[in-house]
Amino acid sequence: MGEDHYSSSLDNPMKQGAFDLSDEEKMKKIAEHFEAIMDIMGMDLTDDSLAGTPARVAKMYIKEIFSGLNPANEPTVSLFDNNYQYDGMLVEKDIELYSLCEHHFVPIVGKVHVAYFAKDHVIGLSKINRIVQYFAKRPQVQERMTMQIVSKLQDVLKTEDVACVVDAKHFCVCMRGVKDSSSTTVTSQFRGKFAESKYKQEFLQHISSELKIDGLS
Ligand SMILES: Nc1nc2c(ncn2[C@@H]2O[C@H](COP(=O)(O)OP(=O)(O)OP(=O)(O)O)[C@@H](O)[C@H]2O)c(=O)[nH]1
Ligand SMILES: [Zn+2]
Repeated sequence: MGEDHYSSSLDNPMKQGAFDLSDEEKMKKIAEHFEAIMDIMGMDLTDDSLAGTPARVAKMYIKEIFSGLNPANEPTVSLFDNNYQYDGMLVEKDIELYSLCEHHFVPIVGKVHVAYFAKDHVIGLSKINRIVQYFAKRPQVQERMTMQIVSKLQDVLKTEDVACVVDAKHFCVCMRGVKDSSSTTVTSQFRGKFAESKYKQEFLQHISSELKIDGLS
């Protein structure tokens, strides 16, 4: 595993030449198309409150909620020598998740819980959140995002011993369609040592108050 585990098959499907346009060119085109959508829906784009919406949406897509599609926005990760040879589990739990589902472009909101065993290096804590945010800021499916987070951490930390649980509400399930506002979706990966029951249990114990399920152990 290690480096080659973070393979391109985990990447979001992108077309050839996806990065040929600059952010500014992309925003200009998105604003034009979004204006057309609003116009088709009969909205009055001369209205003071609506006039800036196409440009606002375009900026939000490229610079904020879909900025993770651009590899240039991948966070730099600070690693530190594990001089103290810390060999316990590190759990970063309750990481806020805001993503969008790639089927409907409506929010996925939830929590991400990550754990790893350090080898030679430890990672700056905030970088775990930044890695989660980077992959969340794409049109996503939860399964792929979970795999991307785990594989990236394995790659960066040069260890197989990484686990991740994502517990999220999909607005395409709750605010439309089947309109089930109580269900949440849980995805998980237990790699390396985490496949062993005692480590999996320890991790799940740390997050059990956040996760209202017992079925993963
Ligand atoms: N596996 C998976 N499915 C997802 C995720 N996010 C949304 N979906 C599902 O993607 C599916 C898309 O199915 P379609 O039948 O093409 O879409 P739809 O007609 O809008 O379906 P309904 O949502 O049932 O109204 C839906 O069942 C969604 O619930 C995700 O992260 N993972
Ligand atoms: Zn959806």
